[in-house]
Amino acid sequence: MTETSTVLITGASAGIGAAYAERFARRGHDLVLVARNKARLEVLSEQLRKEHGVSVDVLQADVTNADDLAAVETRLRDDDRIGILVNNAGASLAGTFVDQAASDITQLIALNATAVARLAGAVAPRFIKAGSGAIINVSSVVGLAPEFGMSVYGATKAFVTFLSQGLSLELGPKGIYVQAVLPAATRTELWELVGIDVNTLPAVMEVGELVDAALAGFDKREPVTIPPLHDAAQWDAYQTARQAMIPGFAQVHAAERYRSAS
Ligand SMILES: NC(=O)C1=CN([C@@H]2O[C@H](COP(=O)(O)OP(=O)(O)OC[C@H]3O[C@@H](n4cnc5c(N)ncnc54)[C@H](OP(=O)(O)O)[C@@H]3O)[C@@H](O)[C@H]2O)C=CC1
Ligand SMILES: N[C@@H](C=O)C(=O)O
Repeated sequence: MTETSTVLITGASAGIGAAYAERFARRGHDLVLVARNKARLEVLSEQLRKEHGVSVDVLQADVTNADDLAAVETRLRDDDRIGILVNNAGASLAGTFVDQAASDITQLIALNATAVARLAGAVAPRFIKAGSGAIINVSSVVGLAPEFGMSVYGATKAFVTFLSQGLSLELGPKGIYVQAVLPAATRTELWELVGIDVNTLPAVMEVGELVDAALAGFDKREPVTIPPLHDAAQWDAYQTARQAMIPGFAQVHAAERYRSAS
């Protein structure tokens, strides 16, 4: 990864992905923009070329479609100019678990989890060979909070955060920076797509502020960036508590409280 590596962004036609595209263009990076809506990608790419003088390629793809996903993987494997992957494409799901159709659950996992792992997996070997590269995975605070009642969506985001932390440990020593970004409610079309009026939410961050904060975390090379979390010590304490359990997991016998009377 260099100061001017090309950045491939999934879900760049709207919301957080479009804001990443604008911010990276402003920093002078060439771009590859991926999403399903080609017309929107063309409008954005034309604007970014004009305003920032960068080169922008449009790659129309539905990352839940096997052939389209393979095409994005091929681009990530073969295009040596790409030094940063932003795994951002994602969606939410309306309703509670029992209301959600099996096909919608399958589709959400394909988009929010499978595509993220597949695209990271496609680019990682080339980054390892180069000894540099960055992967930004857009997760969510919902993945930390089953209490929010968004079980499948939250589970996909817990997957993304876990995957990012694991890849950071595995790939960090090989020169690759992996960042998980955990926004909370952010003003994008995602809410309308699941039938929620974003203006009814108690607190909503503007998308530009979210992405600027995420990039501040990127510049500091934070493994996990949580823009809405004001008290960073809370995340550190959470990690410390989790890590404190690890040495205790290797046991021959079950804990006292599980020993049956029989
Ligand atoms: N907004 C929020 O409150 C929060 C969002 N997030 C996460 O941020 C990420 C971006 O969401 P946000 O910007 O809010 O949502 P938007 O709905 O505004 O944008 C989603 C983007 O993903 C693309 N996309 C959706 N499905 C596919 C697909 N099958 N294949 C390729 N691209 C696809 C859309 O483009 P197109 O339709 O053209 O394909 C669009 O560019 C998501 O991962 C989301 O979970 C996390 C926390 C909070
Ligand atoms: N995308 C939002 C919920 O649907 C979030 O992650 O907060």
